[in-house]
Amino acid sequence: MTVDSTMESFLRELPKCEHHVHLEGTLEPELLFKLASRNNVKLPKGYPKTVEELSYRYEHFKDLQDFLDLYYVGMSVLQKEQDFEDLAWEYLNRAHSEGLEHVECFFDPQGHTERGIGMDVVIHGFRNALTRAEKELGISTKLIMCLLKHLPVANSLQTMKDFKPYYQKGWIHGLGLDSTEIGNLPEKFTECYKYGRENYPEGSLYTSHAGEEGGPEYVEQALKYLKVSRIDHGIHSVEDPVIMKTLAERDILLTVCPLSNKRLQVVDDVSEEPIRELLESGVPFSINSDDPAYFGGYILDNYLAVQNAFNLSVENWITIARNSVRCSVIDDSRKKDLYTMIDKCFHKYEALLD
Ligand SMILES: Nc1ncnc2[nH]cnc12
Ligand SMILES: [Zn+2]
Repeated sequence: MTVDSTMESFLRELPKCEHHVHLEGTLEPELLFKLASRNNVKLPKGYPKTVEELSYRYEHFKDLQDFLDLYYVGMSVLQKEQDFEDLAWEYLNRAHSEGLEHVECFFDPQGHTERGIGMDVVIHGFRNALTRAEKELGISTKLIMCLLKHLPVANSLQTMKDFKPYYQKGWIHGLGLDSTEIGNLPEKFTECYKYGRENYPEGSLYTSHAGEEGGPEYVEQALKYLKVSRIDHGIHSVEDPVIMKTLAERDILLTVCPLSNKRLQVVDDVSEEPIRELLESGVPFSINSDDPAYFGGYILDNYLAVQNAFNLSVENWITIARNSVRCSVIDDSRKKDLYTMIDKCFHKYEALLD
């Protein structure tokens, strides 16, 4: 099945919220090599040497760890404030052309501070791009800091203390947890989330990657120990009816990333994503790009891949779009505006796509 051109226009125009995109994962091979040369960064022996070689490598990940190994090396080309700004601006511009209206984006502070980059360099660079996108593109934006699961908890706790001033200034709006899942159960980070609740501003978002490669027990632990109000990925929740019931009752959003799951061999095909199960059980979810430069598609490509696999109705898509707005960290007046935009899109396309 392929998506027909009217459906494609509808999906392009549908106002979108992205809740799961790592800014470091938007580093396209072209920009990576450009920054490496601009900053005189010598990439390690064995690292692909050309855009073509790197793009080829991106198409052949064995699993999450295979991707992460390349991802952490890739981000070493980010050195100056301008580099972080250029990276985020390229993503925002591109996603805006695909109907992005609101984004809650991740960054990995330890991936930069561990190699000696100052916190201000990272935050100011990203913030410049985000505030510019708000002004020039009309996108609303939030920044979420992720802790790396593979590093010691003490390192994460220190990072949380170091970044507290940026939360207090209202420059960072939430806490997430990413990197290697298997072997790093969420319980390990209980103390970090407790620190956040006691020290970060009220209203901050708490989320965690869980149930990507790991089973439903990872999701269960994230809910129990980290008390998150959102789960990143979470597709393995469908294996446990009790967890599915909890997610629906508590209105916990799953930020699903179809092309990422395919590239990392979590699923063989997008048709294996639990889209119908989620719709039928009332578990809210959004569709996201994760690391679009690495996984072969930005937000619209992910919407199209889902449509291609599931042939959803316009009503299904309106449900997805409205849930994405409802579960976003934005005030009621912005939500109202986005609902109005979604309604308009629905009325434009409902007869055309009957
Ligand atoms: N898909 C993913 N899973 C875990 N950590 C990540 N960091 C960047 N992308 C990630
Ligand atoms: Zn992710």
